[in-house]
Amino acid sequence: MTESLRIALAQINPIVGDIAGNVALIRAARSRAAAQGADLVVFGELCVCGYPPEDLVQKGAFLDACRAGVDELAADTASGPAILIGAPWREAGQVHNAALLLDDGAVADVRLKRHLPNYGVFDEARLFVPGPLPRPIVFRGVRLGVLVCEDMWYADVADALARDGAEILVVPNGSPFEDDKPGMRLDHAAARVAATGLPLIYVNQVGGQDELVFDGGSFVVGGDGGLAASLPPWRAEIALTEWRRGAEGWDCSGPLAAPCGRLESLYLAMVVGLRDYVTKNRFPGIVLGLSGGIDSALAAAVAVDALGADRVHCVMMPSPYTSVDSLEDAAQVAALLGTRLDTVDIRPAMEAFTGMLAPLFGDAAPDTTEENLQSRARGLTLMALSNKFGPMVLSTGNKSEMSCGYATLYGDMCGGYAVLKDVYKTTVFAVSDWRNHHRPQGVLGPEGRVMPERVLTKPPTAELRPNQTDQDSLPPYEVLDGILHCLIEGEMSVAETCGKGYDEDVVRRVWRMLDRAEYKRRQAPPGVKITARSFGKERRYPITNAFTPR
Ligand SMILES: Nc1ncnc2c1ncn2[C@@H]1O[C@H](COP(=O)(O)OP(=O)(O)OC[C@H]2O[C@@H]([n+]3cccc(C(=O)O)c3)[C@H](O)[C@@H]2O)[C@@H](O)[C@H]1O
Ligand SMILES: Nc1ncnc2c1ncn2[C@@H]1O[C@H](COP(=O)(O)OP(=O)(O)OP(=O)(O)O)[C@@H](O)[C@H]1O
Ligand SMILES: NC(=O)CC[C@H](N)C(=O)O
Repeated sequence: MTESLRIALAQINPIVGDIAGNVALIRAARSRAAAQGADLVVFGELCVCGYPPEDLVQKGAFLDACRAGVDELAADTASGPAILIGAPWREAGQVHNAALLLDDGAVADVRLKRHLPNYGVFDEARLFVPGPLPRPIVFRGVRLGVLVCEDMWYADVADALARDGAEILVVPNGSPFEDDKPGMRLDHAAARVAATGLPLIYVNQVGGQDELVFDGGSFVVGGDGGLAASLPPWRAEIALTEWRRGAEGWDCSGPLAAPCGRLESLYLAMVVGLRDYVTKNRFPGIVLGLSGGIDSALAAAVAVDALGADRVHCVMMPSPYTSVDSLEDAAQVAALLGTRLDTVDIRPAMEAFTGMLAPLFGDAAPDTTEENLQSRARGLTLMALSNKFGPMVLSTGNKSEMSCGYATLYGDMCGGYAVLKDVYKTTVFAVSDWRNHHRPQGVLGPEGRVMPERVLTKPPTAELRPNQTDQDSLPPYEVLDGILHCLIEGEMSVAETCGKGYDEDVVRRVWRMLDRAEYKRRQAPPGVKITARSFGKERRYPITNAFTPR
């Protein structure tokens, strides 16, 4: 009887569609685990093709390439450790999301995901066919109960595996980050362990993929419910765990990583999401408008932490309404971060456009049209720099603004990626203050302050007309964000939102702004998902929408 096992948890950062690159990453991780004496290396869900592959799995050529990658990896296992890995799998003309045991030079066993998530950001029911309740896989005499990600979020799969004699539960995951998600995963894992009495290995991928970011945070929960091993979040890592058969089942020992606080996780989600979007899409760097305000200051800090100061180009674009404070604050942010800062005056563009349009505008009074011309002149300038030198334009709008449509189409909304898109303004303040006092491990930016204190304390303003502040058009951000949270993440009615202590007229006004701005959000750049309900795939409201709440 097998009395001990060494199981490595491989938390790696695959690239969706880069099957050859992912096979190379998997091989490198397996070699490292082999050097530590591993018997088995566990990888994440659909790791061979990267998660989520979306409609790529509808292409036969893609499935063929995945199969070829699996066969190469299987051939490697003629000697050394076995691999448990996720890949799309064709069987009887149907496509499944599968976990494969590669051992002795072959695909030794296959288990099919049973619960296909089809809510929030997930579309798996459209892409895969569910498998039957699985039976354990026998590996070197040990019965492993394999569940694929969502299978762990329900009781039935783990219960069936336990009834069938499973000794250790193993879960490959593609579990995207959101605020509070690590705790939710641990709770589900603990519930499966409590119900079955079996220890559970949870392996998640790390890295950014379009709007999703994966925090890793892989772990082992022992049969007694205690945390037996954990990997650091937000970075690729391989850790070896040692397993011994005891009187009460299998005992595990392994490394325990320091936990990550909430604001640190929110900040690192932005850093990793932006870093991987820029590097996986092969941009040399980013360019952004630095206004002296908090949004562009935080976006610049995240970009420097993600890419390094030499890949971040800041541009101050003053208009006649730009204050001396803004000029000073932008200069100081760039100096603290060590980035290049150029100044491009947009007055000539404003004058050219007002002159060009004067015959058509006649004596029409100035309004937001002229404000938007400024924002568009800035967007046009940044896009020209992107076209000429190749950096991606970083969009700086936050979730409060995107909710209310407080941004200019083809103006400050232009860009390739919106790093604050799912971060409410009140959280922008909290995270900025946090970064001013902490430098997380592994980032490329400086120690100490990244923005002057005044950026955090002055009233937010778009500076598109004299003495303008955001609060002329919007409720105070504490109120606005509280209401938006009720309406978006909470999906509450007007009455329920008012029940949280908000004024009914303000709630109705925010509801209207939120509905009316849907057309803008459909044209907005993608941005990293941070909350439980991000814009995009996760919140599908009609643009043409005549529903009025009672
Ligand atoms: N349902 C619909 N489907 C498709 N298109 C629709 C539409 N409704 C309006 N439109 C179009 O959209 C246009 C209006 O949108 P847009 O041109 O963007 O302009 P608009 O939303 O009217 O104005 C922009 C607002 O954002 C504020 N802003 C701008 C820049 C930065 C900041 C900041 O603080 O960060 C704030 C600014 O003060 C102003 O209140 C209309 O003229 C129309 O062409
Ligand atoms: N004077 C400026 N120079 C450079 N970029 C600017 C300038 N004004 C606005 N922008 C760009 O347009 C975005 C929209 O900012 P705006 O100042 O209108 O309001 P905001 O949402 O409060 O942003 P911020 O807090 O960054 O000022 C800014 O984040 C910045 O990228
Ligand atoms: N890939 C999946 O099955 C993910 C779904 C799961 N509930 C999670 O986010 O962790």
